[in-house]
Amino acid sequence: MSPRFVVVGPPGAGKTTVSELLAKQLNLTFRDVDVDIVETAGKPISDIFTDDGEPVFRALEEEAVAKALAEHDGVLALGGGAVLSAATRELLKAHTVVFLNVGMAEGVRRTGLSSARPLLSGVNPRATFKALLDARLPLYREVATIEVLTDALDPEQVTAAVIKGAEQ
Ligand SMILES: Nc1ncnc2c1ncn2[C@@H]1O[C@H](COP(=O)(O)OP(=O)(O)O)[C@@H](O)[C@H]1O
Ligand SMILES: O=C(O)C1=C[C@@H](OP(=O)(O)O)[C@@H](O)[C@H](O)C1
Ligand SMILES: [Mg+2]
Repeated sequence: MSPRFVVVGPPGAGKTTVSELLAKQLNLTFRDVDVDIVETAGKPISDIFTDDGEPVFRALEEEAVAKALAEHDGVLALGGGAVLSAATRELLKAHTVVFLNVGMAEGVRRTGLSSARPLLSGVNPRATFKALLDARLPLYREVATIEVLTDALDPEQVTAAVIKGAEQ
């Protein structure tokens, strides 16, 4: 069993939203690794970061991604930092990977209202977001087979662009 699409990209790129739409449109099932991690840990992601620290979250994430890649056959959304793991990037080489990209201004705008992302809840979310993009863009591109820049598109348009990209 193997996911038809694995969706990566920075926070606010729309991975969760678009993966769900894509699954509906193609009559596939949808799964989000962040949800799996919350279930396994028995607490929200923000509490995992606060109580246990980022390294513990990343270890849980690496394990949850490997499990979901082996079990899921629909659309699989990863968390924005999943590609930081070299082991995860290696596993992703065997898959169709959609990179949803978003620029700093729009990414900060989309994530600004939520306190659910502990990495972006500091004093300067713009600087944090920029540093995160600089560090991760090469990693997203290393694993991606399809890239869509989402800044000027609504979720339905992004979904259509992914389907078109997959046909080529
Ligand atoms: N293409 C888009 N245009 C405008 N808002 C979007 C778009 N994609 C997602 N959003 C909004 O941005 C926020 C983050 O989306 P989400 O799917 O959780 O992103 P991710 O899983 O990549 O962090 C949500 O409020 C969502 O409704
Ligand atoms: O970018 C990151 O490191 C993270 C992104 C989040 O997922 P989304 O990208 O779906 O917001 C979530 O996994 C966690 O807060 C860490
Ligand atoms: Mg998400």
